[in-house]
Amino acid sequence: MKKILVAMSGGVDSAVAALRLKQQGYAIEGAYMKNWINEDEILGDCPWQQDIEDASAVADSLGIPFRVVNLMHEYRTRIVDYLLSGYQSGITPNPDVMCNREIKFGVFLDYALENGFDEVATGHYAQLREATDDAPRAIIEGADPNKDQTYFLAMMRPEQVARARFPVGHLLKPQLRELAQKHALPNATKKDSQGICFIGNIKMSDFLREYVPDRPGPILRAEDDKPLGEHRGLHYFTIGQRRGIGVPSNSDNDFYVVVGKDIQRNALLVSFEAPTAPGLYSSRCEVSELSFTGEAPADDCRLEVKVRYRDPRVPVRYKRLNDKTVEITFDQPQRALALGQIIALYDGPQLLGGGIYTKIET
Ligand SMILES: Nc1ncnc2c1ncn2[C@@H]1O[C@H](COP(=O)(O)OP(=O)(O)OP(=O)(O)O)[C@@H](O)[C@H]1O
Repeated sequence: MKKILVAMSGGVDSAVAALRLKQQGYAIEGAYMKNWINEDEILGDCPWQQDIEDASAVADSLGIPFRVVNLMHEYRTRIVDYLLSGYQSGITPNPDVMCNREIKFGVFLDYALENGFDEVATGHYAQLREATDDAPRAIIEGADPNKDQTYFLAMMRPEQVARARFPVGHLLKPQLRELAQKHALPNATKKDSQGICFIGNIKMSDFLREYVPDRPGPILRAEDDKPLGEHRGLHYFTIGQRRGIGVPSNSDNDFYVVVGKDIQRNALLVSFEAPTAPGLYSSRCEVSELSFTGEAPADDCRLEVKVRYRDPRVPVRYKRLNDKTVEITFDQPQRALALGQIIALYDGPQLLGGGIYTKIET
């Protein structure tokens, strides 16, 4: 019988993941991962204590052992440093994707294996297709199209996939809530969490305000460099952003949108939202730090991608340029791609892997 360590966040998804495994007769234990900021308490709000209590109460109600695993040091070096140095260099990092590879299925999985477990289970909305003679185990989109989280698993390695389990991926969220209620799980009606992976219910802008110094610079109109105002720091902005730029369009029908960042001039480039806005839409990009969940696709092929979480899959041509980099050509131009973000690769609903945008052409 397999021994499984369930990553329990205090949320309802991982609670039902534990419930399902228990019902299936596995030997399971629950664990909450504690990250660095939990101890800092810099941003005041401290939901983690409540989360630990909730996770622990769920474990009690299921009659399974529960522990708190302290990963503060690893989280700081593998996620927070990556996040802060990314923002400081003007790119848009993706801590949620990295957290899955480096922490949940990285150090936490290692911890589980060292402590006699065979697998780690999470409450991710993703499904697994078991290995056959011809193909390794594969990650398939979650059954609930509104909740599918495979995008966040795009950088997982095959050996991590082989030790992962997603017990709720075949459920729709309302079904999951019903199960939680039917079995009287103590957190059955708890609100879904939002915010940066692990850090809690904190908005990225508040987090950055605390850790990255402001660096004011000009806001320029992309077409002609006309100065329109001043920004507090490029790291507060993402390509495609319309809210919070602080420059009125003086027109009911036009909206300024961020179309680029000029790192050398520390300038935020904006333009009116339109398919022709310079830099807003791209038809080709280069992707590096590729990582595959199973076998790599052919060097030159057609496949599908998600350019960001919650976007639908779109068709592309995928072409390997060298050992490290592939070229992705979109059938239809895509809006607001950001350097540093993750592109996830798919063959239909099967997740193939992912990589980081290193060049975006418009
Ligand atoms: N602090 C944590 N400790 C243990 N496991 C965690 C923690 N944070 C996240 N996880 C695991 O990762 C999964 C996905 O995390 P995410 O932050 O996306 O939560 P979610 O989809 O809201 O799920 P949940 O309802 O379980 O919080 C969770 O279901 C849980 O298994």
